[in-house]
Amino acid sequence: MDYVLTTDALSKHYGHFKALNECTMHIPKGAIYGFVGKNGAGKTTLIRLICGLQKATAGSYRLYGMDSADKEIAKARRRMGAVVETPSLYLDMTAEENLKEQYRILGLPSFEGIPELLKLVGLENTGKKKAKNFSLGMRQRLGIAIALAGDPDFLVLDEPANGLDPQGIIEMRELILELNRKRQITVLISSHILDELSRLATHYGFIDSGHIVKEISAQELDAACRKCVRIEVSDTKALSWVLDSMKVEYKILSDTQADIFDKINITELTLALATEHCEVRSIDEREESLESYYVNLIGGGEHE
Ligand SMILES: Nc1ncnc2c1ncn2[C@@H]1O[C@H](COP(=O)(O)OP(=O)(O)OP(=O)(O)O)[C@@H](O)[C@H]1O
Repeated sequence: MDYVLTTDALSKHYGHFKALNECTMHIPKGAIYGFVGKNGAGKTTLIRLICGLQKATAGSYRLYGMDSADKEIAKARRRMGAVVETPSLYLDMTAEENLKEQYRILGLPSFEGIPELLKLVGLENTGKKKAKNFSLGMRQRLGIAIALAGDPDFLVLDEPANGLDPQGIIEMRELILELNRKRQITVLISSHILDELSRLATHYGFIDSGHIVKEISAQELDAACRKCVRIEVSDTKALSWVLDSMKVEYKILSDTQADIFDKINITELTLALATEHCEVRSIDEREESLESYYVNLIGGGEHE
């Protein structure tokens, strides 16, 4: 697989405290990578390291195949745009002026791309309004426009939906999907809003105490979170026999419990089991959400 970013045992220590502890992650090209973890798990620290805002204590990363120790790493970073924590905007300037300023900083030869960029993030009609009078959602979108100024193909967003109202969240989601699908931009999003993330992410990395606990694709996660019916019976051997004859997919969990993955007619199943002298004790519909997957993986405790 082609990766935009891989980290290898990347660590950041503050004295004895390990904010990032041998963090190893892999972001495939074209992915929307959901970076999930509790408050203080190390998400922003990792983002700051890869953006070159802080130096790692140990470990390394590769960005577009270039090693972090390479003198030319800044060149690879030009292919990356980021909004870390709150977007840094000039509050006394309009959206257009903010973008012009960024174009100047990047040394871009003309302002030609600015109207298209403003349209892309839905700020084309903000005219003379200054950024200080923007809503939080508008500020976030302007932050993204600024991050997109150098035409990067990797976008890093630290909690982009934080504090947004439902409409702002929808607009942010649509923008991220458009950037990913239409412009083939790989996106790394750190987020606490698991339900929102599950509408976007193609891959997930779960981080806890500075360490990646699990990386999984959305497809694998869907399979792990499959909807099923959990059935408790007096004898799963008889259940197996009946389900086989009904050509139904299932998994035996114990002598008395099984998960059934296909849609089944409960009455038909109960009657068939009765003829095998097998008693049905309970039937439960289950669907593991991203949230319960996360809680099982990382444990409960304090998280938003
Ligand atoms: N300059 C610093 N000195 C000491 N500790 C720090 C410093 N910066 C961050 N930390 C600690 O490192 C840990 C990881 O912080 P980080 O901001 O990366 O977490 P996070 O996963 O982004 O959390 P959140 O979702 O709350 O932003 C936290 O416990 C934080 O207090």
